[in-house]
Amino acid sequence: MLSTTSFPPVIVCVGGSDPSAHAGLQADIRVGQDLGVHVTTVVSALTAQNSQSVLAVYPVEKEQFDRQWESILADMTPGVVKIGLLPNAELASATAFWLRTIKTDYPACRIVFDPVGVSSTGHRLHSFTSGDPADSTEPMSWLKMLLPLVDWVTPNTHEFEQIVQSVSTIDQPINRLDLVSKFDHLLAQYPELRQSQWVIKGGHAHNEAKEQSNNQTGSSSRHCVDWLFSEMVKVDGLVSPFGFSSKRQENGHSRGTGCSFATALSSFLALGYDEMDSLTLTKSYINHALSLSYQVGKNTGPLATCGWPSKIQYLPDILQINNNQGASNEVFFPEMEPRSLGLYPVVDTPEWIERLLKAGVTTVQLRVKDPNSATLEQDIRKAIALGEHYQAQVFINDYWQKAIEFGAYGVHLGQEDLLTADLDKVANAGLRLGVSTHGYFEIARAGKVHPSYIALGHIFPTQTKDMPSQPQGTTRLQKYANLLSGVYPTVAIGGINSEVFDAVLDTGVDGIAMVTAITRSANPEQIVTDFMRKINASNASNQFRSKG
Ligand SMILES: Cc1ncc(COP(=O)(O)OP(=O)(O)O)c(N)n1
Ligand SMILES: Cc1ncsc1CCOP(=O)(O)O
Repeated sequence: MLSTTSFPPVIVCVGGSDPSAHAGLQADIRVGQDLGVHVTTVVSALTAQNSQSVLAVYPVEKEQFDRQWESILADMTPGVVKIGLLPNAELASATAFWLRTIKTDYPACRIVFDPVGVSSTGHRLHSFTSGDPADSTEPMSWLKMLLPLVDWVTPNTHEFEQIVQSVSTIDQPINRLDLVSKFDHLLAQYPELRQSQWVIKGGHAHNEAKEQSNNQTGSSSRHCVDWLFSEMVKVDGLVSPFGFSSKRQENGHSRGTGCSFATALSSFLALGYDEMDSLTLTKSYINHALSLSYQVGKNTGPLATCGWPSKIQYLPDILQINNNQGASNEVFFPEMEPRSLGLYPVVDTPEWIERLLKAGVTTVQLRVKDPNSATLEQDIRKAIALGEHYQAQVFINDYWQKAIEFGAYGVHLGQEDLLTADLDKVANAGLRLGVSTHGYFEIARAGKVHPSYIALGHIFPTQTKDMPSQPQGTTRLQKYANLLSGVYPTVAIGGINSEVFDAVLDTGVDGIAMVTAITRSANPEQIVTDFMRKINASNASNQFRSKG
């Protein structure tokens, strides 16, 4: 019986050896180790290259290739397979065989394909248009064989252009002004490609962007946008890509960026992050690694290692075509003193609010989930008045118009609400904004509206709400708290009770939101007093870190 998990997760990188260790398998090993996965390798070719040029590519014998696969699969459970350089049709075909085997034996294993065509020194490593790198006349078949077997494809715009021309009847050059329609066209011709996510990277679009000031890929000499095209993300029946946009990192050293990108993506997927979070983390990791890249030979140098993404300035901005954003541009909400969050009960009546404010709570939320409640308006009005009376921070969940009308301290909104609420109006009225997030992608998206705090959930299983996502646990919570430290106050929510309270507090979040641990307690006044005492003690000993 084949085991389905292992820790650290194993990724299999198929590609070429680069003796100068700028790119190829050497870069893959560096990135995987930096992110905490175990990198195994299947060498497809020995290359002779350095920072200046590719001198030679020597494909390995098929038997050598197969023996490497066999030795790994006889011993380990692959979490993700990353495919880089495939130097000829024979090894591409062998790869297809191994991918089919893996799909049968390890159905949870994901396949990431980085179609390496040309090294960033400008030297061709293999051709997409031929079975033989030297022959560009023979019609290409191995891409058609491989593409339906992979879950992710990560070409840059040039490679995307080559792929589209190789496998479809689109024979004119791809017009980068409409990647979307080209992608739809590709899917229409090859429905079997629908299950893959395509990340079309804008890093190489630099020079074209300089030439085309109105470039709709979004990449420019100052920004680099990677577009995710996925059948899963549709608006009005059309694939609607998400853009992951960052300031271009310009220190001139970027060898191995493509390999590193695909290996970072493979690592985050293998570590159990979902698609959007893995991509957000990948972009963040690459931005940071590029900012530290260095020269080691005579020409362009490689990316540095930089550890787990923990600097918010490297998170990408999230763009979406065809989406009505709830704000005209960037919005800014009033800042909050992080320590003022502390214990943060979330309750559904003004009676509860009064009871808790009397017990000494200073931040509370009114969360009424029935929009048809006959007393909704009255309850919101009462909750806000109680906040003024007790000098407390009362947030209103969802009903931002009423919150503005009655002068609430703040509103709390979920991710979907961000797309529909008039955030300019909320900000102009001077209300604070709290935003729910469930991972890195949503944190990146929330960052665009500069909220007063960011809520992180759900941390543990909860009975209060049906959650579509998995509980995050305190290990991830700690990572989010580190990432946001000093930039946004944080609030943890979901399944938090007396048993896990200390562990949550130790992650360094600024606020702890709870529903049932308080409302179903035999003695709510006592339990909030206990929780507040713990928070104060932690603040005093500086464990409950101030992010001010
Ligand atoms: C402090 C805090 N964090 C998260 C939530 C959840 O808000 P939302 O995602 O809008 O979901 P509902 O509360 O509307 O079910 C919250 N209310 N408070
Ligand atoms: C509203 C909400 N949002 C994420 S988890 C949650 C419910 C939290 O309730 P509890 O503290 O009872 O788990």
